[in-house]
Amino acid sequence: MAEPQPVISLRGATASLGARTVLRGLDLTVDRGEVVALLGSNGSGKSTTIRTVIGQVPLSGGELELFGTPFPRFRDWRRIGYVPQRSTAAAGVPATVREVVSSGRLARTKLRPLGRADKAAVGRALEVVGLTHRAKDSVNALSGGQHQRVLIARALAAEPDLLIMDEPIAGVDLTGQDVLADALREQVSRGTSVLLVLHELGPFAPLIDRAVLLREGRVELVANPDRLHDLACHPHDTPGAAVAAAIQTGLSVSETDPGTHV
Ligand SMILES: Nc1ncnc2c1ncn2[C@@H]1O[C@H](COP(=O)(O)OP(=O)(O)OP(=O)(O)O)[C@@H](O)[C@H]1O
Repeated sequence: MAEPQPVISLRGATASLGARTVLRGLDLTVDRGEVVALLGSNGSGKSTTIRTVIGQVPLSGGELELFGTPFPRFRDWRRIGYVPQRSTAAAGVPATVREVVSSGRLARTKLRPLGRADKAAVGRALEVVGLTHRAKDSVNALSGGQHQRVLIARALAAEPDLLIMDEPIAGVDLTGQDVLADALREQVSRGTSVLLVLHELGPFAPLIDRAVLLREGRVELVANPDRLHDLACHPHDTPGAAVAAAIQTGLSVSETDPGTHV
């Protein structure tokens, strides 16, 4: 049987922000059911990569396919859930936690009132991020980490086939990180593919199939699960020490050890 198409296929991607070339020939594939972490130092191009995939930043060169469809022809956006880099769920608009999470169903309901399946999906999303008890509260009354959970629940409520998250655990305390890792595990067990930007693998480490380390808009290193495991367990085994540090911290290899060549 033929392998299913990758959910994301980015080949030779180049992209600029203003006058600055940010992606410089980047290749990235996420296969169906895979969890891929994008790592790299500040400014290495992680967010730009993600924003390219969701069409917020146009490619100046290279090719992008989503679910096997060339990007210009892709329309099936309801299959993709996106959690942007840390932002508030409220933006000054008074809305309850349930209302914001329910908005994640809009692409599916096409503005019709929520049906039973929609409400169940919203309830499940609230439950997996541990916010059921806050459902009726205004999002303005939440902490930053709780906002982050609301945004993740909103993406989960859409029951996406592909979940894209930019630093989902930034500013979330350790307990909250564990809750989110459990939420992700649950989602992955349902077959969802995931691309996420992380600065540290933290509690997500066991869920990651591949870690892709970016540097200056290119892929510097791809680590598979075995290598990730070895590097995490034996970070001082040379020659992987600098790479392990990079994977654990998200810094680029040259920053952790200028002498290391990968
Ligand atoms: N609007 C913009 N105009 C010009 N350059 C930009 C703009 N936004 C970002 N950049 C630059 O693009 C580069 C890549 O930024 P990007 O946000 O993709 O990095 P990142 O790896 O996600 O970083 P971080 O870890 O800090 O979130 C950086 O050098 C940044 O300064």
